Parts: sequence; structure tokens; C-alpha cells
Amino acid sequence: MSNDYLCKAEKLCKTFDSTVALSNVDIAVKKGEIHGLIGENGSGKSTMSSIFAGIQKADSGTMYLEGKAYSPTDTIDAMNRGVSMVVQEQNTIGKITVAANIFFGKEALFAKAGFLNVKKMNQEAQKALESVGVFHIKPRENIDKLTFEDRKLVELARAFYTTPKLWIVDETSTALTVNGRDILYKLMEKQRESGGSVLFISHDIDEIMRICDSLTILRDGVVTAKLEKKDFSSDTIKTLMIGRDVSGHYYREDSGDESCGDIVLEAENVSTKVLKNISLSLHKGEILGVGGLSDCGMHDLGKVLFGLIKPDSGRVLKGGRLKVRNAAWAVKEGIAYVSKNRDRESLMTICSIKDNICLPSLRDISKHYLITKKSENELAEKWSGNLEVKAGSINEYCNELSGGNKQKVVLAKWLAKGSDIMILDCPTRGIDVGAKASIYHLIEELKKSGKSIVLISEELPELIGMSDRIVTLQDGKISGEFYRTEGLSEAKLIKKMI
Ligand SMILES: Nc1ncnc2c1ncn2[C@@H]1O[C@H](COP(=O)(O)OP(=O)(O)OP(=O)(O)O)[C@@H](O)[C@H]1O
Repeated sequence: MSNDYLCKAEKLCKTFDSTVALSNVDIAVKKGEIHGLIGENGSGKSTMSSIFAGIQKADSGTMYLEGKAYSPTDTIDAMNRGVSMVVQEQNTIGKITVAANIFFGKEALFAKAGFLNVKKMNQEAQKALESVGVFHIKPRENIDKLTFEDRKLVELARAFYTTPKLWIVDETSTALTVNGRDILYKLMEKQRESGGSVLFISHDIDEIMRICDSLTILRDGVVTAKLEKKDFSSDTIKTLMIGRDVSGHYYREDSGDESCGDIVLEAENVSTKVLKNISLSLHKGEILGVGGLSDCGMHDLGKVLFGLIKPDSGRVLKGGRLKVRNAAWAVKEGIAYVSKNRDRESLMTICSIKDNICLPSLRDISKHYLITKKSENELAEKWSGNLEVKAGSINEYCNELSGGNKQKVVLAKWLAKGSDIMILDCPTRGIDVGAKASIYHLIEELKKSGKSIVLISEELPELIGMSDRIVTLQDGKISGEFYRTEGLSEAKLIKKMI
């Protein structure tokens, strides 16, 4: 094996029951490069990277690290040998401090005569956070008080503390806002400059083309191509991923008008710990975009509108008169909510696709208080099919699905319910380019059929491409409002976000 390669896998295979996740996969990452890994939802990217990171074992095949056979027994072993990974979903341990999370499994570093020197551990955690450019998180803080993004930053500090040779970044950028992404990109650069390597998984083709030096493309567990930077082209990558041409329009093409229908949902002077005197309204048939930087309050706003967070003052009204009382009331009244935190707040992961899709609709499909298997199966089959969820059957457990397919189940659940108002927080997070196009099309169809949508997103092109109107938030306050008809640019929005 050439010394240019930091790590290599040959003929890796992995099967889950009848699903072939990886079939004879060869991949090689050079020293001092950022190597991209891209493919449709369920193509095997996370399976591949988690085998490298010691999370699971391949059925067959060989891996090498710095020319020597490599077969980590678990993640700690992988870390000790220089391979660490940041995953898509939240991966911190609740109820303990930030410092305890950073040094989980490494407490011995701070132990003397059976006692843990917490002060020393906190000091070292502060250094670990600062070394990745994070200054606002305190090591003593309970991790549960942190936002999703801040917890991801803690994970970055944890991964970097061990100065990895190979750093695997699995769809982390979509969990971060502009600031967080900046930190991530700088760390990846630093890793490359110091002669280490990065294996970077993302669904964002522009991001992959900008950041990576080379690329492996997977389709249905098989490598379809390996490209060097000079050969990158968006259309080629898409075709190699999906096996068909997916060029064509992506977002809405109309230039919008300002005349949406009556107000269906409104916040009146809403304040919480994070939000400050927010007033806004959503109209029938409108797509209202909400954007901002991390901690601007946009994710909390989604929860307030759905009744998950009770405002300290002010109120949320549906149809101009009914106060949104709580989430259960909201579901009954036709309000849907997709959380950014998929595994913890949007899905029952140890239940089947069918159970998840049917849950909000049980009342609707019951006849004389009875629910038949046939009606459940029909509803789940229909929506799982419409969203092209990749799974053996609707009885498959959600924790066995790939990240993007889990997200499709979340969307299917609310589309099946047929809610009139949909609050979508980062709805296309982790979704591949082909499926994204179908979801945008679906959102457009929902709008045309008179449904109203709040689209909370960290993707500015998505906000601009889909919304009738965009509200920006800064430090919990509304900082700007823009109409589609104005011909929006990312620069205009960013000005109001920072
Ligand atoms: N623990 C598991 N049990 C059963 N099937 C699994 C398990 N983990 C993964 N799979 C299946 O293996 C296939 C590959 O999944 P994987 O998570 O590697 O895809 P991915 O390319 O990372 O997708 P995404 O972009 O959606 O994250 C999928 O069909 C998935 O359902």
C-alpha cells in the first residue's frame, strides 16, 4: 500500500438482514486531504464511516491505517489509534456537564488517588473548546441547557482533543448555522494543513465541490465513481449518485405575489427566555420563511407556534381567535411540527415506520373507535411510497433507517395527517439532492392547495427559493421582513441576521 494513503478499505461488505448496505466497497483517503463521500439517502455512507470509526464491524473486507491492518474493537479503540468521528445526530450524554462530555471515557487523565480533579478537568475543557474556536460555552454548564448547535460544537471539541489522524465528519454541517459551519470548515482546513485527513459526508454538492480534494460516490452500497477535484462537476456528481439526470428546476419558479389569504396563525407580542416581543402572522396558502444565525431564536419560535413552549407573555392564535394551548391541541386542530432534532423530538425511533406515520392520524382512521390493520397499512404504504422511504417494509424500525430516510418518515407522518398548517424546522436536513427536489415540489403543491407553511431554515437558498415572505431574527427579535417579489439575495438577508 502506498504511503500516500492514510487509510484504505478494500472490499468492505455489510448486510443488515435483507439489506445490502455495502457491497465490496473500496475507498482510500490520502494524507493531508479532505475526501468527500456522497450518495443518495441509504446508499451506505454512514455504515461505511461508522465501520472506520469502530461503531460497528464489517461482515468482510480489510481496512488499513498508515499501511497497517486496522480493525478497531470499538470507538475508544478507534480514537486511541487516531480515528474520530462527529455524527449526524446529537451525540452528547445528557445530565452531565460540558467538560464531562468532552472527557467521557478519559476521566483517568484527571484522577488522583481515586478522586476526580474537576477543576483541572474544567480548565482543560475550556482549552479544548477554545482550541476549536468556541468561546461562549462554559465547561461547568449542564449539557442539557445547550442548544442543538452548541452540543455539536462540544462534540467537535471532543473529537479534536485527541488530535485525530483521520477525522470523519458525517453530515455535521447541516446541523450547524453559518457561524458553526465556519468553525467546522476552519477545523477541516487545520486538519489538512497539519497533514491529517478528513472524510467528509454531505448532501450539499456545492459544499463538497468547494471543500473536498477528492470524492467517492456511492449508490446502493456500491462505489460508482472516484473523482479528483479537477473532475468535479455538479451534474456529473448528481448523475453518478442517482443514476439518472436530475438537472432542472429545484425551487419554486414563480416570482410570488403578496396577496395570500386570511391569517391562519399569528404570534402576538410573544416573549420567552429567548424570544423578545415577537409578532408575526402566517396567511392561508403562504410559505413564510424564518431565518437567522444560531441562537437567534428561530427554533424556539417553531416550538412556540406549535404550543411546545409556553410564552412568558403574549399569545399564539389560530384563525384569529383560538389560543394555541399545547402541542396535543395543536395536532387536533390541524397544526403539524417537524423538529430540527429528529431522533429526539420528531420520531419514535424504536417503533416501525407504520407506527410513526399513523400516530397523528389514529383518530382519523378509526371507525367506531376501532382501528383496523388494513387502514393503518394503507395509510403507511401510501405515504411511505409517496416519499420514497427506502426500507424493506413499513414494519421496519426507524432506528434501522438511514438519516435521510428517517426525515422522510417524519414528513410522511404529517402529510398523511393532512394538517392545514405545517411548521417545518429544517425539513430537508440530511435529505439527498433527488429527494430534496421532490420535497420542495411537495411543499409547493401544499401551498397551491391552500395549506400554510412556516419554513424555518439555515439554508438561505432554500429560504429564498421557496418562501413568499421571509422574516429574519436576530437575538430573539424580528430584524427584517422581505417579500419574494423584491428579488431577494443572500447578502440582503445576512445583513439583517448579523
Ligand atoms: N442498524 C441497522 N439495521 C438495519 N438496517 C440498517 C441499519 N443501519 C443501516 N441500515 C440500512 O443500511 C442502508 C445504508 O444506510 P446508511 O445509514 O449507511 O445510509 P446513508 O448513505 O448514510 O444515508 P443518509 O444519507 O440517509 O444518512 C440503509 O438501507 C439503511 O436502512
